[in-house]
Amino acid sequence: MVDPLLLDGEPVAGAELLPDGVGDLVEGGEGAHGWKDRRVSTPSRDLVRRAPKALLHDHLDGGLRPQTIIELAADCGHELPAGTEGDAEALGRWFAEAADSGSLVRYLETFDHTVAVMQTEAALTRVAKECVLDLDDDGVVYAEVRYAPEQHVEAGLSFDDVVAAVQAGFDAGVAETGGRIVVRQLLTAMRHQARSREVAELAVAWRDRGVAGFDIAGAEAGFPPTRHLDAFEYLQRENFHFTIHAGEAFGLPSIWEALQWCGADRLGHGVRIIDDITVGDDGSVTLGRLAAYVRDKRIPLEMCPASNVQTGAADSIAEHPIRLLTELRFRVTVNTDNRLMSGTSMTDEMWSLVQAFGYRLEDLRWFTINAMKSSFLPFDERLRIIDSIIKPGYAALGAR
Ligand SMILES: O=c1[nH]cnc2c1ncn2[C@H]1C[C@H](O)[C@@H](CO)O1
Ligand SMILES: [Zn+2]
Repeated sequence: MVDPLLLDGEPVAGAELLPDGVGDLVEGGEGAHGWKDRRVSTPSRDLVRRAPKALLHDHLDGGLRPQTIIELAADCGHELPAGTEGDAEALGRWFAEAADSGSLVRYLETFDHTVAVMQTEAALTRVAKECVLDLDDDGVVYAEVRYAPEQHVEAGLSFDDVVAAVQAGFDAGVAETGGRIVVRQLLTAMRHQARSREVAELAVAWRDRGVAGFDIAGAEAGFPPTRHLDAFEYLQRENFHFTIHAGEAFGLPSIWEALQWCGADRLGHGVRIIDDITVGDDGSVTLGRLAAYVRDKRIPLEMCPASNVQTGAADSIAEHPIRLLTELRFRVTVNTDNRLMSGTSMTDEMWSLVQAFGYRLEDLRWFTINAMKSSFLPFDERLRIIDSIIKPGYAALGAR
């Protein structure tokens, strides 16, 4: 039988599973998607942590443990911000506060301190391994983790050395979990630099050794994705996958270029697609041409709510466009972006949505299956994780 959750029409969480009228005997409310559910309450934070989660947008250099930064900084002689020396808690707070500026450009300045301590093979391998262990501990079963190789060659490593060192860390981390988590690399090119073609070729060269895709990141305004058209055209000729940070600090033109000029498979953030959606006083919703295209084509949105609030792309979680986009059944996924800078985790991101919007376990499963469907893994591997890990995992926690 065809599984309704895998159809491209993407029935809303629980829609088939609990028709109106079922479960009327127990108190409850209306689910996040408007479906009636009178038996399931919102999950606790612990339940959210135990639920299987899939993560498509997480930066390796945005997720270091503060204590690791302190140790690596001591090894390489990097000076950390005044007042944080030797104090992991203070350093963690410094990142969260410095990143909480309301500006993407200032947010990105905090990466100077993480990138600086990730310039040797040993440091990259350690950070990559700890990343896997932290994600596993957070209940993540599938992750695509990105970073920009061009930022890790200051001490003389080659691009290949960098990718190999990160892969060694991922392999070691996965082995330590007993294979409970699947992790792939995405290689990022910095949009203000001019190395995207090289990085794209690097990603393709590593496609069967742990690299699943390509990305561009960095300050968005003034650096449109079409600057890197050569890299994207190369990737398309290679039948490779890529996502583009777009529609975060800049609006619709950036999203339009990413999709219609560059051919992105997914949008990093894409939150400003909301600018092409009009909600009338009577609650009626009108999609502009671009928003309709994004929804019709099931373009995955890698949404990162906490990061968006920090960079000013959204005013608060409660006002985050993820709510409307979810109601309108865009292909929404939930992500961390930078766990260190946002002091967040997949559990925290999902938990904040549960608190703000009353989402249920079924909604979290919907986000998770959306993410798995949108991953850059081969189709059969995506299906295996959905069928043998995500669905049974949610069922075991009581989702229907
Ligand atoms: O949310 C983001 N938007 C644009 N660029 C970002 C974001 N988060 C991290 N980056 C940058 C800073 C990192 O050094 C780089 C590679 O991971 O990507
Ligand atoms: Zn990002």
